[in-house]
Amino acid sequence: MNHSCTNASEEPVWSTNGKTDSAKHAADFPSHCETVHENVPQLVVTCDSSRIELEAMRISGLSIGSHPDEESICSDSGFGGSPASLLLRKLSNASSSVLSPASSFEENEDDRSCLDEVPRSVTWKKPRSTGTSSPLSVPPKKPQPWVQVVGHAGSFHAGDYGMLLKRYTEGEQKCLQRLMEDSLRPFVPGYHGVVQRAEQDYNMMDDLLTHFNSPAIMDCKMGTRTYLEEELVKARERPQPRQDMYEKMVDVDPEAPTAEERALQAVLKTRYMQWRETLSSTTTLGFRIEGLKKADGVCNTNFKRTKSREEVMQALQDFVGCSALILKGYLRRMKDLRLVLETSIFFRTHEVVGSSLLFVHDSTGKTGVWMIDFGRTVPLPPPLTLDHRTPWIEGNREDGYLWGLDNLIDILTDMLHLT
Ligand SMILES: Nc1ncnc2c1ncn2[C@@H]1O[C@H](COP(=O)(O)OP(=O)(O)OP(=O)(O)O)[C@@H](O)[C@H]1O
Ligand SMILES: O=P(O)(O)O[C@@H]1[C@H](O)[C@H](O)[C@@H](OP(=O)(O)O)[C@H](OP(=O)(O)O)[C@H]1O
Repeated sequence: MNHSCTNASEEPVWSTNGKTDSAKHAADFPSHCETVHENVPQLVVTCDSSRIELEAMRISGLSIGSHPDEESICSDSGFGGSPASLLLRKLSNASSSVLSPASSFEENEDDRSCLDEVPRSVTWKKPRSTGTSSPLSVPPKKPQPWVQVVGHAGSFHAGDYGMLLKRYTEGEQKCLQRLMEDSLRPFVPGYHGVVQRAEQDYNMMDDLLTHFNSPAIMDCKMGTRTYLEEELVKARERPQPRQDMYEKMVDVDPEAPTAEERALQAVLKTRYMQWRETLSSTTTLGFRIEGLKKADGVCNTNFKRTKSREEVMQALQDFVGCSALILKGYLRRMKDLRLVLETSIFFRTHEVVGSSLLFVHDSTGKTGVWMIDFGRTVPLPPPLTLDHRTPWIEGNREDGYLWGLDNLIDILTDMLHLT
């Protein structure tokens, strides 16, 4: 018999806009431990905690190996409750850079985090718009620090109740909303609408780390192209050379800039992105490892030059630690994802650029893979659709996402044969 699912004393302060508000609904999960899905099987909560966990994992895509985690999702955890303080702590010696003037987020000094551990906080206010619920929102037994592997530092707040706040962009909100109605829903963090905190809007989504213990995490940026076609057009019409990107470029390869770029001491963002693509495995394999954190806490974001199949395989080997169990879990999930991607309406009708697959596993053998980061995912003008495998030529909008996933699956399959 599990404990009651209620935890009323720790409920955050919510003010709703009076509409049906699933952000509010999400906050109620710890009390009700119940969530309804239109497109995926419903999570039926009883007091049988093991059943709840397995059901939630089945729906949300967690796979478990031979050492099932005994932690109950629906438990009285004493979870959270700490005051809202966001402490970003740099945990690795990975290269960092000065914030570019052109960057979207001014408050960051270090724009590329290696890995931050963020204690949870409770006071979210003003859910503004509706989202939907997800089984991953049910809290775990004890609070786990949220860890950011790569991406813009300062864009995230980790919250209680298994929620993560990411600095709001309309484009990402639209994608997350559409994804909640798409067959891809089990492969993306559940989306719960917009909340405001210290005058800043955030998209609220499931924290995918919630149900792991000391997880190993890896971020792989998918696709053969990491900038949008529209950015290329803009760069031609209104070129805005960036000094910060020039500096990042010469840090890695002093010979990389052209004579003109050297004279300017600046490069266009699209040029920088293309250079990053060819330096890494993006162009040749259709994905690249952005960063990873192993279960022992070791963090590595030094993959800018990880390019060949062998180098990528070595890095993946280091991440999974030669565990056949973990490899099998990841492969199963990626093959499931591929099947769904091949039929998803959302995927067919969007250019998916700069999006990552987040791999998470822990020592219990639990694994999960989710699509994250839809900040650069845009709808295509109808009736255009993509197969995500055809090579890109400017104008066809292809992004190579599925080709990259094919390659990633092949590599992991080879690794499994070698174990
Ligand atoms: N839903 C989530 N659950 C847990 N961790 C997440 C989630 N979303 C993002 N993260 C963490 O934050 C990191 C950055 O995420 P994301 O790619 O969305 O940020 P970004 O700032 O938009 O990145 P980019 O620099 O590529 O634009 C990921 O590598 C992962 O560690
Ligand atoms: O990994 P690096 O070499 O540090 O380069 C960054 C990376 O390509 C990010 O994906 C990109 O953010 P977007 O995907 O949001 O464009 C960012 O652009 P930015 O500096 O304009 O934020 C780049 O600086």
